Amino acid sequence: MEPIIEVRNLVKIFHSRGREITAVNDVSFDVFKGEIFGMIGPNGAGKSTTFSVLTTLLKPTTGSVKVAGFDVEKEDGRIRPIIGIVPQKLSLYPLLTARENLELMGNLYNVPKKIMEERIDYYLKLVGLEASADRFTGGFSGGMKQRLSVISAVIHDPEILFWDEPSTGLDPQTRNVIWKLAKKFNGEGKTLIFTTHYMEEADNLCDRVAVMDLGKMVALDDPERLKENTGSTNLEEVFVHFTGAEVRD
Ligand SMILES: Nc1ncnc2c1ncn2[C@@H]1O[C@H](COP(=O)(O)OP(=O)(O)OP(=O)(O)O)[C@@H](O)[C@H]1O
Repeated sequence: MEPIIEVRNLVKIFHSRGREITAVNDVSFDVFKGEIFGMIGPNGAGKSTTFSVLTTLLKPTTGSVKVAGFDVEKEDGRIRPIIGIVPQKLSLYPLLTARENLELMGNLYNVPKKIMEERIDYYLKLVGLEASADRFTGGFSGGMKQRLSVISAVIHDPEILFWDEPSTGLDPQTRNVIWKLAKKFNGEGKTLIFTTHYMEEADNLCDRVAVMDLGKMVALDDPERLKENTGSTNLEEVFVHFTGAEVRD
């Protein structure tokens, strides 16, 4: 299998109010082309920080990360056009309509106008937002915002989609739509990487799941093997096996 992401000895240290926080502590892994790769772990485990480095938003303190063969530090400009990001805190413009938000993203990525308009119509329909296309997104529900955010992240047809907590705070119907979208994009050949606090989501969607805890990657395998190797019946038990029962700050 061909790696599309190669992470080697990644360390990310933050300096905050005179304190050093090692958010990611010597993590190495590959993500293979075409897989759905999930990251789970308690609050503060380092998942979002790892994501931010992989998506070129933060620089590694030490270690190396390559995305599609490009170095995140030296070749970030080559990486950005081929990735799509759905951030944890959705970044839609409330005073723009759904269509205008999508056009803004399409223009940022230089998607040709005709292709962009076709994609916008197709995707708005796909996620059931065609009737709301010309409404300001400030009045959208959480589910509508999440659906719009994911289609705005794929408007430039990226090879890799990063999705930070796709279904946090969403109702079961919207979660179901999100899962179908993830499978659809993956079926079209996109590599998907997401973080989640829903073990069922990781189990249902992922080819492989990485467990992070206290900045370390403490396990990485397919969900079935993770369960087998830990004598667990579900990923919730796998999670507790690797990360314990203690509440994290
Ligand atoms: N910009 C920052 N400055 C200082 N510390 C930070 C910063 N970003 C993250 N951290 C710290 O780094 C550690 C890892 O945080 P991170 O957000 O990566 O964890 P996470 O696994 O994504 O958690 P969650 O599930 O709560 O989103 C935490 O201790 C967090 O407080």
